[in-house]
Amino acid sequence: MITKNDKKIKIKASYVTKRFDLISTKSGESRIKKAFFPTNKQDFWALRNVSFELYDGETIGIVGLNGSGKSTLSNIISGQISPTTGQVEINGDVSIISASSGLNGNLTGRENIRLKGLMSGMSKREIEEKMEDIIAFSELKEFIDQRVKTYSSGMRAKLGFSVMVHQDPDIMVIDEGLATGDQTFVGKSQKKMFEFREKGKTILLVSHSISTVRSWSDKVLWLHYGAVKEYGPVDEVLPKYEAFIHWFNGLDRQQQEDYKTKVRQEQLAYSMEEYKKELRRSETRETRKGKNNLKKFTSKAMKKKSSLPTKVLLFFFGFLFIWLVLVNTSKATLMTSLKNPIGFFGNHLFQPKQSFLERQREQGNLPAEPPKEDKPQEEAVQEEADKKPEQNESSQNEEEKPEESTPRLVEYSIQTGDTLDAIALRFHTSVEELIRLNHAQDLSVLMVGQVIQVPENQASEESETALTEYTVQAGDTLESIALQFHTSVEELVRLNQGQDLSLLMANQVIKVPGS
Ligand SMILES: Nc1ncnc2c1ncn2[C@@H]1O[C@H](COP(=O)(O)OP(=O)(O)OP(=O)(O)O)[C@@H](O)[C@H]1O
Repeated sequence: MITKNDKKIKIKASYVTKRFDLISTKSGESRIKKAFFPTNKQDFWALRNVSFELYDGETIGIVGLNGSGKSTLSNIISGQISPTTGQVEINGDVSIISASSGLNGNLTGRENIRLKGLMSGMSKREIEEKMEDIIAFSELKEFIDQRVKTYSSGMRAKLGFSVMVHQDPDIMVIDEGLATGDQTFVGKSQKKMFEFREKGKTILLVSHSISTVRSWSDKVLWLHYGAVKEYGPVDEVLPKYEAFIHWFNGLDRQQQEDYKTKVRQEQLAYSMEEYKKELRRSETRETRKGKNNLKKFTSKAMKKKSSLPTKVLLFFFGFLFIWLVLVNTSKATLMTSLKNPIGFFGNHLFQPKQSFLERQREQGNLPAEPPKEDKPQEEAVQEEADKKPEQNESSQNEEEKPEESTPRLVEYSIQTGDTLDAIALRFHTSVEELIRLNHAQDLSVLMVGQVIQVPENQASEESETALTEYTVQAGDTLESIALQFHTSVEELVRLNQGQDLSLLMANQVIKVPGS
């Protein structure tokens, strides 16, 4: 909890900015064109480096000309929008009453009471218990079951204020919400607000009325085109603001417009560079934690929202990068991955993490992996000792076996329909042997065109294997033919690539191995 001289800080705004995009497009342009090619897109700084602290039980009046950022700040404090940079620390629940926001126009007054109550954490029972009091305070009577969009701004303010006072939040933000009610309601609301102040609630009051601000506020924050012009006790700041308003109102219309254009230009010229300079100047006043925060704010400030075309480009390059990484790690070629992109991504993105080799080891088709070289020797020895006795025996037997001679190898390019079993059969070897010979490759997914090593002697034998023709008999199945010719179904399919063997016809002539 932030405290200062035993008083609790309720709101601490530090170096807050709010940037909006001003997009001006030529009329008549299509929406797609506007999204991709917004002409004259400009940053607009509705708030520029705003800082202030507000303590328990204080009321702050926020004043400034139209467009100076008062509502933007109250919306940030009530959590309706987030700041672009800087931070707002809040200790307690916040409720906002605003003439322009916070109520749903399509719901009735009663439904809005329920909605706002639920949103502020009240239970349904609590809301129903308070319902009649809220309606009575609002003076809306027979209008309470009408849709809020049919209400006048004064009626909306009455409803919003009634809900808020019955929610009893710690911090109340009132954005022009009181000035719009009629005189009796304003009097009643003011009385209620004074009661809240007495109870130690913190109140932010956005108002154009100098007299309201004077009678209510302890402090005044004067915002001038997004920046803090003055902040301090009401007696110090309000006379200065009053003098400014007096001066401004004394200008003729053209002079007022010229003045507004000038300050607006200053606001438009504000930039992150300017913000960073201001933070650098503030650094000396900050604690170590504060200095770290300043660094965070500046780095966040550098992150600009990317436009739609930039997002599309980023997505494209990201996708391309992932593709190339997968091609590189899978040993497939770019061409093979392009030929069947869906299969390629399906196989590589959605395959279980376990590799084919691991699966084969787990199923007992391959011997257990030898202990890794980088493992400490004692650890490896201990692991070996922990294994089942049979396993030890078998590994002992394996050790005793003379080293297998490595056959001479030739390269084989994977064909459509090839499986590991079919290749093993074709080259008179085993799946395990193929895996061993190609240990650097992941054979879990075979890609057409992928080159693997096969035993040469077997390969040459294979190439010499004579094929004969066989006429399919009634009742023949692929399995029975494979059995008859000591081969496999896969091999038959491969040998008869031009034919569809899914449906065998009597008298169909197919190729089979052997003489
Ligand atoms: N969503 C938005 N996009 C672009 N600009 C915005 C947006 N919201 C507010 N602004 C601009 O930010 C500036 C500050 O607006 P804000 O409503 O906070 O001022 P204000 O001091 O409350 O004004 P008023 O006294 O008229 O209520 C204005 O120039 C406004 O046009």
